Amino acid sequence: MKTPVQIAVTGAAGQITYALLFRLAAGDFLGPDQPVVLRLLEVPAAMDSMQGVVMELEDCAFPLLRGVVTTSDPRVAFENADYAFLVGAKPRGEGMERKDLLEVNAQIFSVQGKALNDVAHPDVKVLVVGNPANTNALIAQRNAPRLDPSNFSAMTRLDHNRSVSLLASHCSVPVTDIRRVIIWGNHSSTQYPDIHHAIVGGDRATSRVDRQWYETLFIETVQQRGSAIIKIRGKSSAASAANAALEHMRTWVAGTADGDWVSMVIPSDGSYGIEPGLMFSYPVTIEDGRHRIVQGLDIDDFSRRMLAATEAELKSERDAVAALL
Ligand SMILES: NC(=O)C1=CN([C@@H]2O[C@H](COP(=O)(O)OP(=O)(O)OC[C@H]3O[C@@H](n4cnc5c(N)ncnc54)[C@H](O)[C@@H]3O)[C@@H](O)[C@H]2O)C=CC1
Ligand SMILES: O=C([O-])CC(=O)C(=O)O
Repeated sequence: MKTPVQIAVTGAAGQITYALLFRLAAGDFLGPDQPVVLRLLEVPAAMDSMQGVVMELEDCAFPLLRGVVTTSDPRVAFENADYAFLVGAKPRGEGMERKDLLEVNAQIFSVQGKALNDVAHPDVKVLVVGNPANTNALIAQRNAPRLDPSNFSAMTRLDHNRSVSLLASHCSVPVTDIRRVIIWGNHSSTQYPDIHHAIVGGDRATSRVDRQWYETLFIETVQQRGSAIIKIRGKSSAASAANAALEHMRTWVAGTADGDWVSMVIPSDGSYGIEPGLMFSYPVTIEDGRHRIVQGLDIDDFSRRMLAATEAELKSERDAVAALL
């Protein structure tokens, strides 16, 4: 049996983690021969509720679950962590944009960035889920100078999966026939879901869909999907977010499939003219745990405008939290 890996998860009494923790403990992340220790972080007021989740984890008798640490101290939660799922943050309600959460959530990520810096494993892979995810990830990364910036990421995998699903259903093909969709930029309503390079079966996606449908319905549906779920469910997406978080981390470890890529928010290196250092969603391939931005894609005028809009929003979010960087 392998040595257990240490997986830190924040917001452990929340709705996303309720859908995530049981899958992590069951081996859905790292496979059936990798034992795990879960290191759960909550605010003091939610410790009881988190304890209830721990009781349920115990009651599953998961063979791979070798321990559960519960704490309200980030330095305990992140000690020697190999992976960190930063989920704990306030979700938005109806009528809010994700960036409206910046003021209430930003502080969490500066505290947690410092703690990761001080106590996590030097190769820790960090995924920020809490919104506004890109800018929270930027805050965490800037507060952890000991760690390689490329260890920090934020989640657009849910938007990616939404795009795959919507394109597949529009083209009446299984989701497995869809490859190479892209989410560019911010996990917000300015994100740019791009199908110019996508493949449906063996065809270019652009030859299978009507341009009007793509430019209006497709893009807006993906951009607004989070809001649509809040409106109809009364709460933000949880199980689909947990699934995307698990897939994001799993792909980061296992690598991308041959000929395909995934969307991931990572520090910009200037690719596609985006300001270096911004946490920006790019198409990436992954090998040996390292992500690489897909290079050489043609960007037409329409795409250029969409990239510029989402980059401008990220710059303004960054400027709003300058004091924490
Ligand atoms: N990036 C993405 O695609 C998505 C992001 N989200 C975001 O994920 C976040 C969590 O969503 P839910 O689970 O639905 O919220 P929730 O309110 O059900 O759970 C959040 C939990 O985080 C805890 N928490 C707050 N501050 C904390 C801190 N400093 N340390 C540890 N725990 C802390 C709360 O006590 C609560 O139990 C929200 O910001 C939401 O907007 C949600 C869906 C998708
Ligand atoms: O929309 C929200 O606030 C939750 C979220 O990030 C999503 O579902 O994509």
